[in-house]
Amino acid sequence: MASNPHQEPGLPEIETVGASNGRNGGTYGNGHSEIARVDDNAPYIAFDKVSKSFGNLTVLDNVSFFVKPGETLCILGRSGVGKSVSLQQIMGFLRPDSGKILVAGQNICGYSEEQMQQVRRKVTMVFQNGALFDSLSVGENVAFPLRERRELAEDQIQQIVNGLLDMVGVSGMTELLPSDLSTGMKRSVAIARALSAQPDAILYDEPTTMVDPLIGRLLGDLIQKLKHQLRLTSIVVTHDMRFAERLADRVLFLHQAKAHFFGTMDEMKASDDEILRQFLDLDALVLPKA
Ligand SMILES: Nc1ncnc2c1ncn2[C@@H]1O[C@H](COP(=O)(O)OP(=O)(O)OP(=O)(O)O)[C@@H](O)[C@H]1O
Repeated sequence: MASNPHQEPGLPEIETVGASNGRNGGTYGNGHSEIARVDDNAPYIAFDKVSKSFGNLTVLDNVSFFVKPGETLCILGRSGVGKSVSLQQIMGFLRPDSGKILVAGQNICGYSEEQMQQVRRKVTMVFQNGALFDSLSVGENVAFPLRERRELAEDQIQQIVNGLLDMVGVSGMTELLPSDLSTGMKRSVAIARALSAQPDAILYDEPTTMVDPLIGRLLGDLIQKLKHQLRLTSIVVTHDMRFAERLADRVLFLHQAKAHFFGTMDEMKASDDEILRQFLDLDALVLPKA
């Protein structure tokens, strides 16, 4: 086990004390007032000794980590180490075999599908392929979560959609279909759609995969902007160390089913742990510093 300065996420407190994202209503509408706003410093999402296997394959073994409100956690590790499985468990698409997953102070393990739908209003996920509805225009895709709520008039919806598309840098593309867009644009639209659900937290699965470095940089800028303007809590699964260096308040490095390292990027880079050094040195070889 590498040095793990933040191994203990203070779970007794976060089980009982609700956490909010500390936002002041975001750019529009209210936040999620049903979440107790007791301690803004408590983790918004936490894993407490989570284990997950598929048959004989142990993917996660007693993994603990947390992300605090408004912070960005980057999950790093080699292919197949359980990064996406971690995100899918937060969304309730997969269930842990043991341990606890806390979202806004609530242990969501054992939640019904109906309860998970409530969680998914607070925590949304941006998939690699964007998961946009192919037959709907860009504008209709972004409007979808707003229309589902049945609370807003059409002109309000259009105003929000235009504002969100502008925010993610694809304004003027409202009428296009997803098939008209590049991979980077699809991801930006997917982020706009995720935002229209007014989440507290967004989970990003490999946001820079299959996009060129410039688009990767723009997506990084966007995630930063959302963090600073909306105080969104984020978890970003990435292979891209430079991306993680720009974004991460904390890093989780998964290795052989364990939380091999959990701490700040500076602590990770200063570590003399052999496994971490191999990962960082290999990255430096693949992506030489400019
Ligand atoms: N639903 C599932 N059923 C069975 N095995 C699964 C399932 N989901 C994931 N796995 C396995 O769990 C392991 C971890 O998968 P995961 O997708 O989390 O890896 P990852 O770290 O995100 O990798 P990559 O960086 O390549 O995306 C893999 O061996 C994968 O085949």
